[in-house]
Parts: sequence; C-alpha cells; structure tokens
Amino acid sequence: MTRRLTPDICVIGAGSGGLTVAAAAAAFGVDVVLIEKGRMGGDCLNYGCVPSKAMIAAGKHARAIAEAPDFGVSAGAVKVDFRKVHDHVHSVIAAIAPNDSVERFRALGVTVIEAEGRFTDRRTVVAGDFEIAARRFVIATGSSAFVPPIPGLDSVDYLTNETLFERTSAPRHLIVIGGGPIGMEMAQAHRRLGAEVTVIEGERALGKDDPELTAIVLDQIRAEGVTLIEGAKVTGVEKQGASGVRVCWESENDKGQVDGSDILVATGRSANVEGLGLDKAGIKYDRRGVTVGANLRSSNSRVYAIGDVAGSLQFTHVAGYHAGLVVQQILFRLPAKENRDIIPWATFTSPELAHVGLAEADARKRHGDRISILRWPYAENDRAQAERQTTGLIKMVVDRKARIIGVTIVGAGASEMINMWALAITNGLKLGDVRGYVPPYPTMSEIGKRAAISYYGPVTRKPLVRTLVRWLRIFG
Ligand SMILES: Cc1cc2nc3c(=O)[nH]c(=O)nc-3n(C[C@H](O)[C@H](O)[C@H](O)COP(=O)(O)OP(=O)(O)OC[C@H]3O[C@@H](n4cnc5c(N)ncnc54)[C@H](O)[C@@H]3O)c2cc1C
Ligand SMILES: NC(=O)c1ccc[n+]([C@@H]2O[C@H](COP(=O)([O-])OP(=O)(O)OC[C@H]3O[C@@H](n4cnc5c(N)ncnc54)[C@H](O)[C@@H]3O)[C@@H](O)[C@H]2O)c1
Repeated sequence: MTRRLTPDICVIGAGSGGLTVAAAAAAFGVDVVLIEKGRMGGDCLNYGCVPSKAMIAAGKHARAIAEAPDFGVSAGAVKVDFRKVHDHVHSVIAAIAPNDSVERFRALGVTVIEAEGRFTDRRTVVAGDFEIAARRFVIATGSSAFVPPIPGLDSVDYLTNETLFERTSAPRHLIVIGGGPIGMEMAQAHRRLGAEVTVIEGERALGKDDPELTAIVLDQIRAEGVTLIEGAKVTGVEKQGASGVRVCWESENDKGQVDGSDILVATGRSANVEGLGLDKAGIKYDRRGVTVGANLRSSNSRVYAIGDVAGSLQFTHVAGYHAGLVVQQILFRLPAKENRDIIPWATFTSPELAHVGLAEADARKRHGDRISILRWPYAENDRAQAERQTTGLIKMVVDRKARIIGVTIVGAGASEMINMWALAITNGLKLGDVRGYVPPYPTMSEIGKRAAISYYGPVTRKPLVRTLVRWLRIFG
C-alpha cells in the first residue's frame, strides 16, 4: 500500500549535496524526506574522492620509500601488496561511512527512504511504497562516468570510477582514456603502486587549469614513468590475446596503438537525470544536467538542483556550497546566488595543483592588460629545500587596485595552502592586507607572502622614495 508523506523538503540523492541539505534542514527542526537508491554518501564516499585519495596516499608511501635514500634513510626495495592497498582504501571508506549512514540521518530526525525516486507530476515524487508531496524538492542525484561511444569498448571489461577500487591486484598495464583530474590522479597513483600506465588524452591533460602550472605536474608524472599521449582521440578498442586489450588512437599528424591489460575510462561525467520523470514535473534539463539559474532553482519553482546534477563545477565542496544556498532560500526565504569565482579546487597529484579565482587567461579576458602577475618559486623557500620539495610555484593575479583575483599553486601542500587564498578572494582582500600578516618560519605558505610583497619591489627603487628615506634620517 502506498503511503503519502507531506514533508517540508524532499531531497533526492544522499551524496555530498543531498546529505548536507537534509542535515541542515533537520538541525532547524524541519520535516525532511531523503531518498537514496544506492549507497549513502554517494560518489564522493564510495567511488570518488575518498577511495581515490586513500589510494593516492598509498602511492605516496611507496614513493617516499623510493626517495628515502636522498635523505640518508634506506628501507630497501619497495614492495606493494595490492590486496592490502584495496583493504586500506575500503577501511578508510568504512571509517567515514557512519557519518553518512541511514542510522545517523534517522537519528537526526530525517525520514530516509532507500529506493529510487522519480517525479510523477509537478509536486509529487514516488519512491518505493511512498508518495511524497513536499513544499520544496531538491534534486541532488549527482553524475556518473560518461562513457564515449568508442568502437569496440563494449567488447572489453573496462573500468570506471565505480569499479576501479574493487581491484585486489595491480593492473599490469593500465591504459587510462582521459587525462582530466580522475585520469591523472589515478595514473600517478597506479604507477607508484607498480603498474605500467599509459594515458591517452584527446586534448590537453588537466586542460581546465593554467597550462604554465600544469606543465610542472605533467613533467613530474612523466618522469615517474607514466606515458602520456596528448591531442590523441581514441578510435577503437579490441581484445588482445586471452586477457589483454589494445587501444588505437589518432592525433592530427600521427596514429598508434597501445597494448595493455586494463582500461580506465575517465572521460568526464554525465549528469544523473535519466529516469527522474523531469518532463512530468516541468523541469528543464539538457546534457549537462538540470537547467538552473544562479539561485539553483529549476524551471519548476518548487524544485532546486544542486551538486553535479546542476551542471556547475563538479566538486564535493561545490555540492556542499550549493546545499547552503538552497537551505538559505527554502528555510529563510533569503535570496542566494552561486558565485563560481570564489570556488577553489585541487588536484591531488604530486606535485599538487590548486586554484581559486581567475586564471591568467580568464583575467585577461575580463580585465584586459590591467592586471599584474606575481610569482614565487618553491625553490626559494627554506622549508621546501629542507623537505626536498622544491618543484613548484605560486602564481597570483591581481587587478589594477591590487585586489587579489586569482591564485594558482603547484607544489607540495598546494591543496592546503589554497585555503588562505580562497578566504582572501571571497573577502575581496588586497595585497596590502597580506603584506601585514606574519607567516611562521619555516613554512611553505611563506611563498604566498613573498609573491605578494614582490609587488612592492619596484617601489623600493623609486628615486622619490629613496630620497624620502634619506631625508627622514635627518630627524635622528
Ligand atoms: C574518482 C573521483 C574522484 C573525485 N575526487 C574529488 C575530490 O578529490 N574532491 C572533490 O571535491 N570532488 C571530487 N570528485 C567529485 C565528487 O565526487 C562529486 O562532485 C560529488 O560527489 C558530487 O556530489 P553530489 O551530491 O552532487 O552527487 P553524488 O555524491 O554522486 O550523490 C548522488 C546520489 O544520488 C543518488 N541517486 C541518483 N539518482 C537517484 C534517484 N533517482 N533516486 C534516489 N537516489 C538517486 C545516487 O545513488 C548518489 O548516491 C571526485 C569524483 C570522482 C569520480
Ligand atoms: N581532485 C579533485 O577535486 C577531483 C578529482 C577527480 C575528479 N574530480 C571531478 O570529477 C570531474 C570528472 O573528472 P574527469 O577527469 O573524468 O573529467 P574531465 O572532464 O575533467 O576530464 C576528462 C578528460 O577526458 C578527455 N577525453 C574525453 N573524451 C576523450 C576521448 N574519447 N579520448 C581521449 N580523451 C578524451 C577530455 O579531453 C578531458 O581532458 C572533474 O571535472 C572534477 O570536477 C575532481
């Protein structure tokens, strides 16, 4: 028998975005229904950020052993037990899972329905035995691996982010199709854990970031033994022998083939809009996801979309940010708008790559030549020298009023360091605000202050300023 529920809010999808809306609304005593058809925690916890970062951590340990002799420490040859790597990855997921569990959310007062949800009309969703007529709906159904229509791909057992972390043995030769963040993070981690790795990228690897800084990451990944073929479209895949695969590619002036043991498809994401009954609810959508305005409202004014399915930047922290914006609108009727200029992101390769605000090319499009570019290298930082982590730099873009409008960092710890610059950009800080702050010595974060004060270097050489300094000496 169908049970009818009439909560204030109905959230479809219990990933990073949906869980945050449900927890925040429940904290204010609001009646919330949360619908999840798969695993609580969504992609990030089960098939994305968490397992990938846990695997990267394992790879870092292998690399640290290989580099230890440079510090006068020797631990012998690196040995990797991939089954134990798998167990490590899954024990990290298990440690975090209780935070996202059905039990925890029920204890918070949320009605959790473990079923697939779909709209039947403009204000009704059905899920399992329930029919939910809510005041507001939030679609937070995320995204799935986009698998391009490559001839022959269907004839092999290719991996995606949903199956990669199930492996208990290292691939002998992993061929990664797509050199975005998923492809490059996983390529380096698998290489460090003993696999031969080839990445085939249709355009430019890590193409969403500043090429000056990505070049440093790609050089390092190549130096560790990953073969990276850029500007190459995959034209076909076929089985090779009993357990092998062959991937054929073509670039503008060349073509070739790579024989390997496994394929990871990492060619971007498709928004999860299928089967949601969006047409019945009058909700517009396209290939990128649900169509929303800057306030994340869809063409059906009762319905919001957040996170990966909203077709914006696809990061866990963006899903969380979106959740805050819709909670503000639904609970308090306060206007809220997404501001992509304040969103940082980090790619967890070694060296790490982190960014916030406008990259140089975008800043030039918006501000013309009225910007300054400041840089400071890791090699000039004492802590980086002590740690032998001298590869990298910070690059800062400031407008003509010395307001910080973009920061990119490539190097050790970049994902942590970017936090301070995200705060600076969110609050419209200028270089003058950074000039006065004191970073502890020796820390790698000092590179940020050094870049900032380099802006004032030319002032010290101005004859007028030097005359003023000489003149002030007269007063004792
Ligand atoms: C390998 C990998 C590594 C990543 N690393 C990072 C990282 O380091 N940092 C970062 O910020 N981001 C990272 N991401 C991106 C991040 O995982 C996503 O941006 C984030 O999970 C999006 O959250 P979401 O709430 O929009 O969707 P999801 O977390 O995908 O949750 C959507 C949920 O909705 C459920 N659902 C779908 N349809 C229905 C339906 N009809 N009814 C009921 N439930 C439904 C799904 O089962 C799922 O649980 C990574 C992604 C991948 C794949
Ligand atoms: N550290 C992080 O925060 C992190 C890590 C992983 C993923 N993510 C998120 O997940 C999203 C998806 O990651 P992704 O790496 O799958 O997607 P992506 O869209 O960023 O990169 C996909 C790459 O595949 C290439 N490509 C597409 N079709 C191809 C083909 N047929 N042959 C060869 N190359 C092809 C594209 O040119 C592109 O460079 C990211 O945009 C990011 O938002 C974040």
